[in-house]
Amino acid sequence: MSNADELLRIEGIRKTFPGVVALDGVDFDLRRGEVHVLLGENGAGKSTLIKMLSGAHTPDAGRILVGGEEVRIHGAQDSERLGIATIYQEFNLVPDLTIAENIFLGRQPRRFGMIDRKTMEAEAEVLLARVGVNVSPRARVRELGIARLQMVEIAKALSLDARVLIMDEPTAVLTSEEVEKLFAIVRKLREDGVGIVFITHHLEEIAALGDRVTVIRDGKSVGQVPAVTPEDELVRLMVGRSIDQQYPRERADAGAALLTVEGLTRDGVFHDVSFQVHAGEVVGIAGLVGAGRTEVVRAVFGADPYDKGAVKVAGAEVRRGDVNAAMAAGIGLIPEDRKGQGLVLDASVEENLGLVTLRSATRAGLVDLKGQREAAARIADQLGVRMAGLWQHVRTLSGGNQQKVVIGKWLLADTKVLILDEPTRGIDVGAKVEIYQLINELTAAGAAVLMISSDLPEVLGMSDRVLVMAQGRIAGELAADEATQDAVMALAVSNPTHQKTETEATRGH
Ligand SMILES: Nc1ncnc2c1ncn2[C@@H]1O[C@H](COP(=O)(O)OP(=O)(O)OP(=O)(O)O)[C@@H](O)[C@H]1O
Repeated sequence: MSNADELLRIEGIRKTFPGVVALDGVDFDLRRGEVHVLLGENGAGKSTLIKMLSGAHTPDAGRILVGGEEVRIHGAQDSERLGIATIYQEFNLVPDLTIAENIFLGRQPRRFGMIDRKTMEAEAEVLLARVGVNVSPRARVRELGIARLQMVEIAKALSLDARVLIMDEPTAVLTSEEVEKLFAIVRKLREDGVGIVFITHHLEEIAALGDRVTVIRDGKSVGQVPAVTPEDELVRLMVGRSIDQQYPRERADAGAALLTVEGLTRDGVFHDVSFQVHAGEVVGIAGLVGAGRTEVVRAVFGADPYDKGAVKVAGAEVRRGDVNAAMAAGIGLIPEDRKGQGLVLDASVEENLGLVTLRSATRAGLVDLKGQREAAARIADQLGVRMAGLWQHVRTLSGGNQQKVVIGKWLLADTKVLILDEPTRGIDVGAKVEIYQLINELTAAGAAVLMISSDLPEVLGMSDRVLVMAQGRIAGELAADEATQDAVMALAVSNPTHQKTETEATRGH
């Protein structure tokens, strides 16, 4: 490599927040035409590091060099001027503006003092074609799905002629097909000489896309290795120990049916959904995005209404559309959208962990604060929540640690039927195993667990039985030993309106 290939260099960067050393001497460098993966546990400091480059934070110590020159990045404009574009998980787009307006926000081409829409839209169209998005530049951003929003962000970065593109967990919210599309575009950008910083918790993406990996642990860079490094070695670098078993499901004895869902129908959304989950059992629900999985479990939890059917816990019918009734019956839901539905961001870790238990405790007329604190401390420790203390506001936790708090909250609550919707999205590999172990403990204690996940290996690895949904219906059910990726996918793309014949046909193969 010649020096001319070096786009970016970071030396000994340090950053502290009250009570937390987020970065404690990180070194990193990025070359032209490479995908450099940043790998680390939840709270290791990945987001903080990239915020030094986007100008959202300034370092306390250390140096940043761009093209060999030391620079100071004090805000988004500095970053933009240096050719650095960052795509966060929460996109930075204005929903009510068009795609073209978003791409050229604040720097629209002008003609005779007026915004030149024609030129702007024509240029946007070229950029959209480069990222493979076939949609009008006049479409409003509000109308786009997540994958397309991401592509608009990339198009915007291209329009700024970014030489450094930073992507913070871009695949966390994408379907596998969308991931492939994203990879194709990232590879094309790499060929064009762009340097890409890529954060992911999906280890299999590293070899598929990456060139080099920098591993960060506790705010320090602990190693730089080629992307072809075996996964177990990456894990060892990242968590400081090896993980023998990625899916440590220990089957419990299945008891009586705890959750019974009968003919649940919400017109136009899901139809005639029936299944049971027994005490001690983990039932997975697989399916493509849009198959109606989240809608069904929200209805079971009382968060959404339904038109027909019944939900029963231990044989007793639960009032429909009533979350309090569902919770009183012992149903808990860890939602997919955890920030929106699962957390009070300006409350402490302890308060958030106590939210569910507090409710039952105060109903009895008494709050056991000491017990609550001890329980909170125990679960936070078990899940490895990285925080300055139980008093820390959840808003300032890393993304993955916020997830752990929501999950911990429900694990602390005394739920008979726990529903998890995408439980490990954004969670590092070490913490995933801890969550699986807690699921084992729950089922050993007689709880019933219903788990939605788009991560097929996770569904297959942790479920005793797998239900597959397609087009709002249950397309089929597979026992753990017959549930393979192929069998699940065949059902997921089937047309369950003709359920019997289709299911039998696909199973026969
Ligand atoms: N504004 C802030 N105030 C206090 N602490 C903060 C703030 N921002 C980040 N931190 C702390 O800095 C540490 C590093 O967080 P960071 O978000 O960089 O982790 P991460 O590696 O991106 O994790 P994840 O994989 O969970 O996204 C965490 O302990 C976090 O709580």
